[in-house]
Amino acid sequence: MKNHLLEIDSVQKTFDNKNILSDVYLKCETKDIIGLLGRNGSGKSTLLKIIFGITYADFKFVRIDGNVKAKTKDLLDEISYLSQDNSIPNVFSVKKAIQLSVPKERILEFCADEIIVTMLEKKVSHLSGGELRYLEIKIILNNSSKFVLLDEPYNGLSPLMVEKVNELVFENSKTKGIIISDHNYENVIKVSNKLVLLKEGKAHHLLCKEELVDKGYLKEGML
Ligand SMILES: Nc1ncnc2c1ncn2[C@@H]1O[C@H](COP(=O)(O)OP(=O)(O)OP(=O)(O)O)[C@@H](O)[C@H]1O
Repeated sequence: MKNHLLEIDSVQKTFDNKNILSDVYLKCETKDIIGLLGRNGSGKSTLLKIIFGITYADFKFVRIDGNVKAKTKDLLDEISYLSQDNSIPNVFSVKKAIQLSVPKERILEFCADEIIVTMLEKKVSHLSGGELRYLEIKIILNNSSKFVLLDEPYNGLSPLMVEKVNELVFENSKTKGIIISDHNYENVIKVSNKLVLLKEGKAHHLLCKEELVDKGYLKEGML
């Protein structure tokens, strides 16, 4: 299987004359699980939305395998994005949501999952917050895109569900590059193989998790 490379370069973003991102560079290859960390308001969601193309940047370059992708529509087949909000319409049954999102030949395998099995007869509107998050994550990781951006995937998940999500992320990283942003830093550190800290508009590419303390994101003893 061919490996792919996503590069985001020179990202500049201001909101109301305030610099949110300045000259951010990020690189994600197939098999990367990049943990994107940063304090509240540091610009993590903004950066993910800019990469996906749903928030305009004042300036940016997005390249996939060396080819510049100037238009959002050029990225639709290449990058998937899990937003902080529910993305599956509430009117659907779980089965319908799966049928509409998962290729036919993969539905059986998709539904064999011990957590998915328990929700198959339900409506999306009747799922708990954690069940819905799991379904969304599994659907997004199952599509054919080369890169996946996960914004706060652990939100509302119990510890066992977090473990299941980490298994999904790990399994899918064999064929995709994944960027994961969440305040559950312990799990981000656990699942990722690279760490990037957003601080004062800059992306810091960390060599080890201890730099999270050195750079003031965590306090001594929190690791
Ligand atoms: N549409 C907008 N208009 C004005 N300011 C915005 C807008 N979206 C985000 N911001 C500001 O940009 C900054 C970065 O926001 P962003 O949501 O990217 O941060 P974050 O790191 O994801 O934060 P959190 O961890 O709290 O979710 C914040 O100061 C926020 O108030």
